[in-house]
Amino acid sequence: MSKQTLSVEIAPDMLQIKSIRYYLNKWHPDFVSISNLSRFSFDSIMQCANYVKKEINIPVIIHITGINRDRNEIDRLLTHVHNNNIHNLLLLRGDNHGHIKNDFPYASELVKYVKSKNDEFKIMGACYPEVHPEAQSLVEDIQHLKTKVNAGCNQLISQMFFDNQKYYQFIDETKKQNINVPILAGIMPVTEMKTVNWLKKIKMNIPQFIQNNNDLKQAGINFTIEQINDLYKNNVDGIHLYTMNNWSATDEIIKNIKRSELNE
Ligand SMILES: NC(=O)C1=CN([C@@H]2O[C@H](COP(=O)(O)OP(=O)(O)OC[C@H]3O[C@@H](n4cnc5c(N)ncnc54)[C@H](O)[C@@H]3O)[C@@H](O)[C@H]2O)C=CC1
Ligand SMILES: Nc1nc(=O)c2c([nH]1)NC[C@@H]1CN(c3ccc(C(=O)N[C@@H](CCC(=O)O)C(=O)O)cc3)CN21
Repeated sequence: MSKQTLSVEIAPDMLQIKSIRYYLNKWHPDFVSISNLSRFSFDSIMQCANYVKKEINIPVIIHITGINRDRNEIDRLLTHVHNNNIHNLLLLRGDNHGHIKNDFPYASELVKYVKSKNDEFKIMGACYPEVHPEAQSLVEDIQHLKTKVNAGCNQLISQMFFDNQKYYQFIDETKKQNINVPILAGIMPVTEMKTVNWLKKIKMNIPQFIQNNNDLKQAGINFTIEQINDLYKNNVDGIHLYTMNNWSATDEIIKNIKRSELNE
């Protein structure tokens, strides 16, 4: 028996290093993933990753996107990451910010390339319970997911979603297609209007409770606690929280969620 996991995603803002240290020590998640938002340099990602790994003693995963890089750039990054003893990577296609290169149009090609360069990397990929906005259907999206897993993903982290029933349908469909790697449910607490606007920008469904809510922070925290507890009760492999460095909201959520042993 193993316990359901809890992992968190943070932005590598070194100005917040005291909060990073305090809350990660308090929560002690199974691992921390460090997002590669365009406003942070790769150096700050590496600095944050090294700090979490060496000073706080929690495994780290860093994100690498392929859409904006060619093979030479990926080679340089992999050398750098390897020299820093980081072997866990979330390989993504990435958002289109207008600086597109042609070597890695899909995450699966990046996974294949990285595996061919160094088989030691432990690779995670993304998946979409509410279906990727560019995919024609759940079935088509899951076929592409299978290609990506076969290329060498050890684990998947889902895009955020707000309807657990869609997540359970998605998990059923992955099982039918023989996708057998662990899948972590990616959860984003929506406690601020700027997050709502960001979700609209990337064409995500907006959860119902947002409509006309005059205390979005507390409503968002409560919604997330209920969502996570329902997922844990329904035997998800793990929860991956997109914290966006909202420390106090995440802290209240983590205090109120209950994990259990997994039946294997
Ligand atoms: N934790 C994180 O930072 C996460 C980030 N994301 C973001 O999601 C976006 C997409 O990234 P990925 O999931 O890595 O992309 P992906 O390359 O796996 O898939 C993107 C789209 O392309 C389609 N596709 C894949 N292979 C195909 C093929 N061979 N032919 C035709 N269509 C194909 C997929 O069905 C999907 O609609 C990025 O913006 C990424 O940054 C998503 C989830 C988590
Ligand atoms: N399409 C896509 N792109 C991503 O970068 C992405 C996903 N999906 N899904 C999962 C996580 C969530 N990510 C996020 C999302 C927002 C912030 C964030 O800090 N947002 C700003 C507001 C948005 C803005 O103004 O740019 C914030 O201060 O909350 C951080 C990480 C990164 N990841």
